[in-house]
Amino acid sequence: MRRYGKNPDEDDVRVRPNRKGNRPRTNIRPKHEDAAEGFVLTVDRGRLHVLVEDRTIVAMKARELGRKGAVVGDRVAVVGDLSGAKDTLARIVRVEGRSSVLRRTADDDDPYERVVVANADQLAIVTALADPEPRPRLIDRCLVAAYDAGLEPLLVLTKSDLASADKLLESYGTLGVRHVVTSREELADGGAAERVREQLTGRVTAFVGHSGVGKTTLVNALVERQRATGHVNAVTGRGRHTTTSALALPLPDGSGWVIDTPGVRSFGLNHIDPSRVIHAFPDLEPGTEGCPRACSHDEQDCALDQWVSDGHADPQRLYSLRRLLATRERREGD
Ligand SMILES: Nc1nc2c(ncn2[C@@H]2O[C@H](COP(=O)(O)OP(=O)(O)OP(=O)(O)O)[C@@H](O)[C@H]2O)c(=O)[nH]1
Ligand SMILES: [Zn+2]
Repeated sequence: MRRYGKNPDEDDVRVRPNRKGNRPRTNIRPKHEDAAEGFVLTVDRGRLHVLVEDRTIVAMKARELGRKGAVVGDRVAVVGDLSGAKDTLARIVRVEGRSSVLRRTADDDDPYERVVVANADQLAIVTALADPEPRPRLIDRCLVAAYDAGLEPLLVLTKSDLASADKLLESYGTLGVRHVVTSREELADGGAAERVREQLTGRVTAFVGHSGVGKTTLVNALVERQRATGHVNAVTGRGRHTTTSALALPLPDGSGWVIDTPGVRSFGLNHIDPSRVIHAFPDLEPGTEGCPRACSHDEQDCALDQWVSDGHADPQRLYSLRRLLATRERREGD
């Protein structure tokens, strides 16, 4: 399974808590050599809930971190009281390099870009096939955010007992996005959780979806076993309903992480860089070499039209890319 260790490019060494205290003491020890490694599970009113070995501890950011914050999914170094006992508070002294960052602006009028989840490698976009009606533009915007962040998208289409998935899947066919379709019946017999879990093994998957699509129902089914043993309740017991943070939940048998994010009404895309989105289209990317500087890829001189008419890529792919890039402009109802 994927390791969540630090970025191999970082030169700081892996450190372990020196509990026995039998290491020689010198004055030239690197700073915070005794720090333990932790994994941020959730953030609640400035307090970070961090998994250290098999304990959940509550920590705050050390002042020396400055403005740099830790978010759910971050690998961090923690010092202080690591017992996890009630009312103890540890300190986060370092945030390790991130392999990915999922950002959003709360909406397009929001000038602040927020990192929502660190180190995820997959984005599960949960959409109901009916009740509420699917919002293709919102799906497209989530796809753009995934491509921008370098996360592999996964479409999870719920409530197939209410409406067929055919039409929606048709419009995502050329994008080659993986998908899972679930129904009420399969939720009840465990089939839904099983098929979604197959797509999550060994990965850190952030789940997004707007209110009412059945995301909570699905996430509960996925992590059922942990909830039943109370392991996760220790983390979620506090402030789950007041927090606006994401929440990391382990899949059974350590087979990956589900990161549940609060319901999205919109997915602001102010921060998106088209060149990072195009990176997810390796068949089109080389064709942009002939583009004018800062090409929007939807203009007269865009070299992609020629690239496609020369037969280097499927015109449907260019159409899909342009459709996605166009969702960056906000419209009523986004
Ligand atoms: N018919 C049908 N209903 C479903 C299905 N999955 C979930 N629901 C229902 O849809 C409603 C919303 O489900 P939730 O899991 O609360 O949805 P959510 O996306 O978490 O929404 P918020 O809690 O508002 O963020 C509930 O009444 C569920 O019972 C499904 O596959 N089919
Ligand atoms: Zn172009």
